[in-house]
Amino acid sequence: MLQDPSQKYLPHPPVNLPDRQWPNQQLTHAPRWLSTDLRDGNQALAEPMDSARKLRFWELLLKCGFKEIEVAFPSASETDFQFVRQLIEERRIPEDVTIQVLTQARSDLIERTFAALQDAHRATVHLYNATAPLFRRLVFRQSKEEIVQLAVSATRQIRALCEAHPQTQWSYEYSPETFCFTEPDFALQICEAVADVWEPCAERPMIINLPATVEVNTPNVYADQIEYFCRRFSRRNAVCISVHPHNDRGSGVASAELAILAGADRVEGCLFGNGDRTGNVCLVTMAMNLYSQGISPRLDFSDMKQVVEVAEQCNQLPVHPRHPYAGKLAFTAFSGSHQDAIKKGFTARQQASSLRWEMPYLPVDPNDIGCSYEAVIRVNSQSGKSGAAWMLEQNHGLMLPRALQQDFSRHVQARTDRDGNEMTLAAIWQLFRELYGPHKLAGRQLLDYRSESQGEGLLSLQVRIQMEAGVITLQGKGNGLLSAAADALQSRFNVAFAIEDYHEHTLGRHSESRSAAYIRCTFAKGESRWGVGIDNDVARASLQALLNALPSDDRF
Ligand SMILES: CC(=O)SCCNC(=O)CCNC(=O)[C@H](O)C(C)(C)COP(=O)(O)OP(=O)(O)OC[C@H]1O[C@@H](n2cnc3c(N)ncnc32)[C@H](O)[C@@H]1OP(=O)(O)O
Ligand SMILES: CC(C)C(=O)C(=O)O
Repeated sequence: MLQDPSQKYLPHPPVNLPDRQWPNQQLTHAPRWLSTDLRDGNQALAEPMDSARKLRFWELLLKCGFKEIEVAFPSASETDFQFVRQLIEERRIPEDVTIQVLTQARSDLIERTFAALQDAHRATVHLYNATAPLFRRLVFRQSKEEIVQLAVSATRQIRALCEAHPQTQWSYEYSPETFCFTEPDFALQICEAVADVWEPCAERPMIINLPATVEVNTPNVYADQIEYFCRRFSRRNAVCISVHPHNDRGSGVASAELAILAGADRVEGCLFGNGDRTGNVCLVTMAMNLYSQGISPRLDFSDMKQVVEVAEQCNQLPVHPRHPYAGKLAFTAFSGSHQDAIKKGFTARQQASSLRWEMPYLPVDPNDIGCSYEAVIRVNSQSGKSGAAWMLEQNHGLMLPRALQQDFSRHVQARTDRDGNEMTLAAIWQLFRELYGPHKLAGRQLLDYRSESQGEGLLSLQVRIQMEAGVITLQGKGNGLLSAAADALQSRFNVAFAIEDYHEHTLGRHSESRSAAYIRCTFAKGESRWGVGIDNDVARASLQALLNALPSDDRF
């Protein structure tokens, strides 16, 4: 890279709009959407879609609720041409959906475009030509007047062809390609000239699309350009203003959002931001951004996994794991403080009466887009006590007392530090069972017990335990079940310990549900150990938890 890039690169000039209004506006409703996955997205693929892939994508777009879909550049290839024919001849276009196709301002290509659209019920013909100084000079080698003339005569031809085919409801879109680095007054001039030919009205709808063909500035400059255009365009009320941001600087979504604030009515883009170079604006992100603010996007992404799967298959490109709302890691927290906050958020949500989503770190409810909570928390060496505790709660119904969470977390941390990788649910559960012993891993298995009241608050207890060496029977007395069991164990093994902590809860909500009991014992020299028991009977769960809290060494 250059020490001084100023010799090589010049900033693109901003627009002079000191009384800009857009910063005071708010997003209140969804714009009109146009998916250009099958055109702009498609033209950027190493292997453009064949008709089977195009058809699959088309079905997906319909399912997501798109009402305007740019389906092809029919004069570009036989595949594109035939795809448009297939949609029309096989009557695959729903009544309320408009297909759109793109053409250059070249007479033969326009003819071919209309041949593709023969007998369409409704269609938008989209014409583009580049208008920026660099393109006028380098690509077209034409003056401003010639560039205007190119657009005007193509529009004239398109209008004539539309009028010659009145069986189709036509709409016309004009794009001064490279709008974002065209002189604002020249963009106005050419659009005025084109609109003068088309004469937009209710019967002859028109869309003026103002593309950021290559994103060359900050989104506020694009917003200024859009507002500047909207305020000065003489037929503003007769046309729909559309935007078509690309993502070269990584701010395609911001550009589109600010452009709406600045007066745009419609957004063209692709799912997951596919498109030339760094892509078109991502319509999934834009729609979900609105949704997360309580605004219906009028698009349906309730089955996000399927949307990802179809887009990946058709584009033959992966969706990034951190893609907003859709990536595999979009709702995943590995870090301890995030996990702690999310866990508290979910606990509060269970107790809340309101529907309102108030969840630390998660802008939307993964459930709304068909995702489970499974991936929300994953555990590695960056995780804290809440991570493993959440996974045990979600998957095994165990609600560990705080001190046990802390105790277990130390062991998990040691394991993840040692191995340096993520701990799966299975590995966490295995470690938990090894340490605290619920279920079959217990070294001492309670077989049965019998308790009897001795009067004056005293209880006698007999327990039978399966030890590794065989079955033993113990007797003890105490003012409760656990103290009687502690008495039985202490007198048999001659080891002193105290029960410091006891918690229990039911697993599940049914009458036949099981109980989980958690017990912490302290031994000489401050040694402290937890045991966990799970059983249909809460007393058995507690006795087993006590047995599991005892160390497996020669003291026992
Ligand atoms: C920003 C965008 O996404 S615009 C859409 C771009 N999409 C595509 O290009 C995909 C489909 N394109 C194609 O299949 C081909 O480019 C075709 C069929 C349209 C044209 O192919 P070709 O006739 O070989 O021309 P080519 O692709 O080289 O286009 C460049 C020529 O078109 C001219 N041209 C470029 N854009 C336009 C336009 N909008 N209107 C009129 N002429 C144009 C160029 O000045 C150049 O002319 P020259 O050869 O006289 O110098
Ligand atoms: C044809 C136009 C709208 C385009 O794709 C672009 O400018 O990116």
